[in-house]
Amino acid sequence: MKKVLSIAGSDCSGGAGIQADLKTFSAHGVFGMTVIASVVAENTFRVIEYQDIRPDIIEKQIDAVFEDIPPDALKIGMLSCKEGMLAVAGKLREWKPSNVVIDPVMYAKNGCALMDPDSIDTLIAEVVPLADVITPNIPEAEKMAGIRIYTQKDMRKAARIIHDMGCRAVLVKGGHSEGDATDILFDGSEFYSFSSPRIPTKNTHGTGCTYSSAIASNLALELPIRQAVARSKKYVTTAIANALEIGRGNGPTHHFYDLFQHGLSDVKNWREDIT
Ligand SMILES: Nc1ncnc2c1ncn2[C@@H]1O[C@H](COP(=O)(O)OP(=O)(O)OP(=O)(O)O)[C@@H](O)[C@H]1O
Ligand SMILES: Cc1ncc(COP(=O)(O)O)c(N)n1
Repeated sequence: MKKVLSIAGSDCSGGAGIQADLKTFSAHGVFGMTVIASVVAENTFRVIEYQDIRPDIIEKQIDAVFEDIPPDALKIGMLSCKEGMLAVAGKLREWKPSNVVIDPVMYAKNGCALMDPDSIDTLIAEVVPLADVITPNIPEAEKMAGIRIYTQKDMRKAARIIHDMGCRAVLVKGGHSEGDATDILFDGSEFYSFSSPRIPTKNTHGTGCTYSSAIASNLALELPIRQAVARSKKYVTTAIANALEIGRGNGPTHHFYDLFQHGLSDVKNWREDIT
């Protein structure tokens, strides 16, 4: 069985963070492991507070996983501060994992900050170069690239700027735009776009976590990056189409164990374009 690790924050309400990651791993039939970097008191409509795990405890969790069950892929989610970023980056340089997916989480869906804005330089210098795929949403891509994004042309421009920071591929997600939900992948030479019709729902808590965990699972299952993103886009679209009306805010995506048998054919007008 393939093994996949999530290094991220815990969402006690179960829709995002480590909890969404484990549900996604199970749905993909891979063995999920976790390194908790922060404990977040949050729900579908607000973040109350978070406490970061001490950097040496983050490092020891990473050692515990790697010395015993080396993962076939890993994803990094919420790292709120410089100290946590440096701890993770140092350990990854030591253990040299393959198939690293980084979701540079900066805000929760409800707008609450999950990353100290002063850490962005550390994110760019220390964490981004470790990524085989980095998956910023539009506001995150704007912050990292230092440009405003209004069009798909701007998404491509941001992808190029972020690629120059030293990662292998960049996936700028279009969940925060209007019209179709179109994501742009740049692998350093070609752009690929992955698009689905926008689903009219407020229940999108955990979409980014679900997507990056699906990509890590599919890389662990030995798909090349482009195919891993294509299969993961179908997974996240179906998980949004079936999102749960739970809680007072943005309800969570839904993970089916039999999604691949029964769910994916429900995604109408699926498109993948090479541009
Ligand atoms: N309403 C929607 N309908 C269809 N697809 C969507 C919708 N909202 C987001 N997506 C898709 O979900 C995926 C996650 O994108 P999004 O931009 O929402 O990530 P995110 O903001 O990082 O998520 P999160 O806030 O959970 O971290 C992308 O493939 C995006 O295109
Ligand atoms: C621990 C943790 N990690 C990531 C997110 C982002 O997900 P979303 O923007 O969907 O709330 C979150 N809310 N909580």
